[in-house]
Amino acid sequence: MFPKINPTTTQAWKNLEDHAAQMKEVQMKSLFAEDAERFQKYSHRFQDILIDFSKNIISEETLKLLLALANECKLKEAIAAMFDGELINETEHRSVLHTALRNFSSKAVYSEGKDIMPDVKSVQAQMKAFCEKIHSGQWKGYTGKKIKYIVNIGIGGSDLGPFMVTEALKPYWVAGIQAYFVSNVDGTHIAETLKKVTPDETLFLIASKTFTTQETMTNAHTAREWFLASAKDETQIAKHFAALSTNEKEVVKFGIDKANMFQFWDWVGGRYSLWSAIGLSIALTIGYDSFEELLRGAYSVDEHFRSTTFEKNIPVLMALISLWYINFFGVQTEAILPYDQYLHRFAAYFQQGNMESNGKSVDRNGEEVEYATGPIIWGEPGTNGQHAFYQLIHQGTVLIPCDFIAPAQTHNPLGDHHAKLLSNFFAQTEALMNGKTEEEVEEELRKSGKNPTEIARLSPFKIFNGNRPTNSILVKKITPTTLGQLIAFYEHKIFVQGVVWNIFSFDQWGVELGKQLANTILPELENEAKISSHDSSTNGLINAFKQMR
Ligand SMILES: O=P(O)(O)OC[C@H]1O[C@@H](O)[C@H](O)[C@@H](O)[C@@H]1O
Repeated sequence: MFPKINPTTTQAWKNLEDHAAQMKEVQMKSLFAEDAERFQKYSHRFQDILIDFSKNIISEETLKLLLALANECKLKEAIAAMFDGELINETEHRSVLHTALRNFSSKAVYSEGKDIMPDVKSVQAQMKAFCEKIHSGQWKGYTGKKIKYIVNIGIGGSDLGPFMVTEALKPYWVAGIQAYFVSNVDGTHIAETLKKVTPDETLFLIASKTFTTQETMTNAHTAREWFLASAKDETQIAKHFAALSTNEKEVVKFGIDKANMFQFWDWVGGRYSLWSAIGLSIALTIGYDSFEELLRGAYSVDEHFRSTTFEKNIPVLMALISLWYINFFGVQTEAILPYDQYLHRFAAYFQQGNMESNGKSVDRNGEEVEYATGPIIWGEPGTNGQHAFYQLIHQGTVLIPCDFIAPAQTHNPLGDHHAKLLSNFFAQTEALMNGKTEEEVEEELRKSGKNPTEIARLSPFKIFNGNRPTNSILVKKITPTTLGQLIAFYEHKIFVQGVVWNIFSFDQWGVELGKQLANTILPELENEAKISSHDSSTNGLINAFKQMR
């Protein structure tokens, strides 16, 4: 196991603190003015993806020190430990091997002494055969019709990844298939979905690693009742329900045929599970071959991550540059801004990926951390965000490093839409970096005919300080391959940060307390009795709810 190092005790951390004091005085635009090669030096190409880090408040010295920090924190050893199946998820005593799900080498991968690749390949073969049956129409519903609707019932990692990917890859959808995703325990979600589908043409995928998650089980039972209200025959459930899970016992208990169970394993974290059987909704929606391309894309990044020197290692650089702001500039939040409507769930997906992984305040030694860890992640597709929250990114009091992502080629070449979209993409990062000086503002106001009093009054509001960092990620086209690559970049970024912060990125104890309390409260809502067992606010709210309902 790699050592558990408090990053603040490293020499590199101390050097970075000193260096940050100097860099806080530096203007990015001066860095560009001083170095005509800056773009070439700080941008990296990975197949059809270009990542430009040059619009960051970093110098060669910054990168040197950040890389030294990674080395002092034993990142190399940590990467090897993950890929080698060591039990790096210590609090759950598990390996972290989502990379095995996209391992296209012929090499074995071991977890707790067992080569897991035969099981991985066998479930993939099962998924492929199932997709073929559904798509060819060989698989028939209870009235003899072919399956037209896929309804994935899952939440968190069993929803966000498949939903994000199927939306991102809409141009690849198999003709005749329509996918829906139900996650929320709010009955509205399933009710509205069931209005759009027919019982004899729908396949429900009950996606749950544990198969005990309240929301998913509640929705699954509702779907089952809805289905039986039409089919009126429990033996027909086998034609319309499949389970994606690690928990065979619970799947069988629910009444799903073992033959319709697609298995995955404890060493796949929920938020890293789209590559596993949880991806069945993806494979059914875009076809198994496209699903495999997605996996292959991620595999190519895994190889890059494992073998490329840190100086040129894209996820390592993404992680370290982000960490630079979080730990040395006091940054608390990052935005992910895809200029691609199909990627409209990308930020939401990595909200879970990042915040559930690195939203921790206890280190791997069980000590409270004395430095910042995971940032708040959020974002919306461009240009919608521009007309909503970019005001704060440009002129607010908080520094928000942003990732701008755009495809060079669109799937929908309509008139000049794409040129307009991309002109905004380029303009935003330029504006965030350069800002607008007082002189420029005054000159502009003069030209627009304002008098000196008006100029003096208005100019403070129109100044942009600039120097706001961005990464630009330009992708030739969003395809299964490039999407797989993008996702893997972000996954490994999260891993690198977790290593440097010396936290366990693959558990999620922080989601348990609320679930426990909800289980206590649920029976209290079953009758009209006045509740007094909580604090006065919780009691007051529950009692008011009972009166209002
Ligand atoms: O797949 P399951 O077991 O139903 O879990 C769904 C989600 O449940 C949440 O409680 C976890 O925080 C997530 O990580 C997980 O993805």
